[in-house]
Amino acid sequence: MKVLKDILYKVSIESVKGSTAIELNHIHFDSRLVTNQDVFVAIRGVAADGHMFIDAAISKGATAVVCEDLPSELAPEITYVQVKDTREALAYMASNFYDNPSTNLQLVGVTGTNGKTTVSSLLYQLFKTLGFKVGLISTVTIKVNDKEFATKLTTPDSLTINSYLKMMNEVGVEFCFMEVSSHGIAQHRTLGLDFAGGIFTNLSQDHLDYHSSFAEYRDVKKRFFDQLSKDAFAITNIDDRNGNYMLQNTKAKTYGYGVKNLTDYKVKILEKSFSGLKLNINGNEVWSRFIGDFNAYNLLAVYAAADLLDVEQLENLQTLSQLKPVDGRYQHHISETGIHVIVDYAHTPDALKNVLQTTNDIRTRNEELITVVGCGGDRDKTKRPLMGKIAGNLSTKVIFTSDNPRTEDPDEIINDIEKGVEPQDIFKTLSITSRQQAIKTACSLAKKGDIILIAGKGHETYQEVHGKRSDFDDLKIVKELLAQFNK
Ligand SMILES: CC(=O)N[C@H]1[C@@H](OP(=O)(O)OP(=O)(O)OC[C@H]2O[C@@H](n3ccc(=O)[nH]c3=O)[C@H](O)[C@@H]2O)O[C@H](CO)[C@@H](O)[C@@H]1O[C@H](C)C(=O)N[C@@H](C)C(=O)N[C@H](CCC(=O)O)C(=O)O
Ligand SMILES: Nc1ncnc2c1ncn2[C@@H]1O[C@H](COP(=O)(O)OP(=O)(O)OP(=O)(O)O)[C@@H](O)[C@H]1O
Ligand SMILES: N[C@H](CCC[C@H](N)C(=O)O)C(=O)O
Ligand SMILES: [Mg+2]
Repeated sequence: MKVLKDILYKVSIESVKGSTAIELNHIHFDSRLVTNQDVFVAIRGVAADGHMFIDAAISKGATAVVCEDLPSELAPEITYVQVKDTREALAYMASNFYDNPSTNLQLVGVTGTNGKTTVSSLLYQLFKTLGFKVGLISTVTIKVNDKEFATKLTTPDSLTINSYLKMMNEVGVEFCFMEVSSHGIAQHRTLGLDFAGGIFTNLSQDHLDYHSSFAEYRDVKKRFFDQLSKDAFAITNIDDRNGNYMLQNTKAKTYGYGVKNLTDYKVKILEKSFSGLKLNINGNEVWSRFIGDFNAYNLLAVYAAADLLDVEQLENLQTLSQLKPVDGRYQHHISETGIHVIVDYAHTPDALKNVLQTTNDIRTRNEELITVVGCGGDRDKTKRPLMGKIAGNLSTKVIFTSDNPRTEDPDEIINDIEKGVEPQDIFKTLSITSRQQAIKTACSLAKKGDIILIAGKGHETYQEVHGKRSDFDDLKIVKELLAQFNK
């Protein structure tokens, strides 16, 4: 049991009705989860307003309510705490409730449009290989050292984050690497966490359905660095247009990494092929199994963070060369007859451009690059024609198909994508609504040496069509189909 007064530490309170010296079981921001002696935090969301559910929470047993607006009628036995911003309050309350678990380990946050999962997962792998107890909070999975948990969001809500950090404390985890999404920052999911460091990967267009403009999206990302303490480190990709901007107002110690510009951590790409990259990092040669120039940036960010977390240079480089690719991130498979398949999570214009350019860099002229791609529904619509244009420009054949249409009409999404295809590329493209059929067509078209790139869903094991999720795994399906075709 915790006392309400204690979990309100650091929360800026506007008014209190009732006693804060009461004991509480748990904190909830969803009335449906409330049970006896809980505190309910009313959050104004996109789809609903938590204030509408205050009565429901009380009838389920809440004895305290944290809200922005007091209800017109107050129940005499309930404590009401009025705050300016309930999401902000929730973040501090969550840390206090779980005894500030982020202060008992070294927490590193990774933000940027692309590369967060890759960089945080590789840091997890690197520190595990070095023998540490490690935590990971990512799009793909949450890990409390060796124990794995399913996750739905890239950056979970503040209560969930703190509950996992607490579990990490309990088993002696020393380092935790987590993805920090722009939604996460905007909704204060990571507020109040004690970050030992922050990493910026890159910034390009995404989520313009949620953020009102690119500048707002950029400034939300920057806020993560503004909030770091002076004891933390902040590492930025200085080749990115917004790399320096991100660190402009941070109190943290700042470092740069890059390929093109001279800075603290520097990488040169010496060789690239389907078997990996040969790199020179700060004067030392290192081989890695990763494919693609963008992975040189990811590996360098990992190296820099490990260096700043005091990993010795030789150990750092040796372990870097042992790291294995992350599920669904430029995952390469070669069929019995020599057809290359790449399953990749590229779901933004920039990511798609990168994977296509990378693939074109490696492929020889007479091999086809057959791209299968779609765009998610209920998400940024402006990225659709851009992805259509890029796919058309940089592939030899393209099959537009469905990603996760969610509640949207799959054919309308494909229509939006097609609109971006440039006239000279139209002859390369066709559209097949069923993703399974689209992959099948790619397999039937491919011959020895050709490359099938299946973009957008990476590690996902489901597809959401008309609001319903069913099993779907790009890699599993393409392998089965190639086997059926005896290819
Ligand atoms: C757009 C968005 O970010 N939505 C998140 C947001 O939901 P919301 O603001 O819409 O909440 P709401 O449904 O309007 O409800 C408002 C409040 O009323 C409460 N409620 C509602 C119903 C009820 O009966 N009782 C009740 O108390 C809800 O629990 C909530 O507290 O707050 C919820 C709780 O924290 C999140 O679960 C939810 O994530 C949804 C599921 C989501 O899909 N988010 C995606 C877009 C997201 O956050 N993605 C990012 C970025 C990924 C990337 O960078 O690629 C991520 O970090 O995963
Ligand atoms: N450093 C990078 N720069 C540009 N593109 C990248 C980079 N790293 C990965 N990508 C591309 O972006 C895709 C997504 O990578 P990753 O999952 O690591 O990013 P993310 O930031 O975690 O994405 P999300 O926002 O969906 O969680 C990859 O499959 C690859 O196509
Ligand atoms: N975190 C991203 C993932 C997109 C993945 C893509 N497969 C889709 O479903 O749109 C989002 O929720 O926008
Ligand atoms: Mg991710």
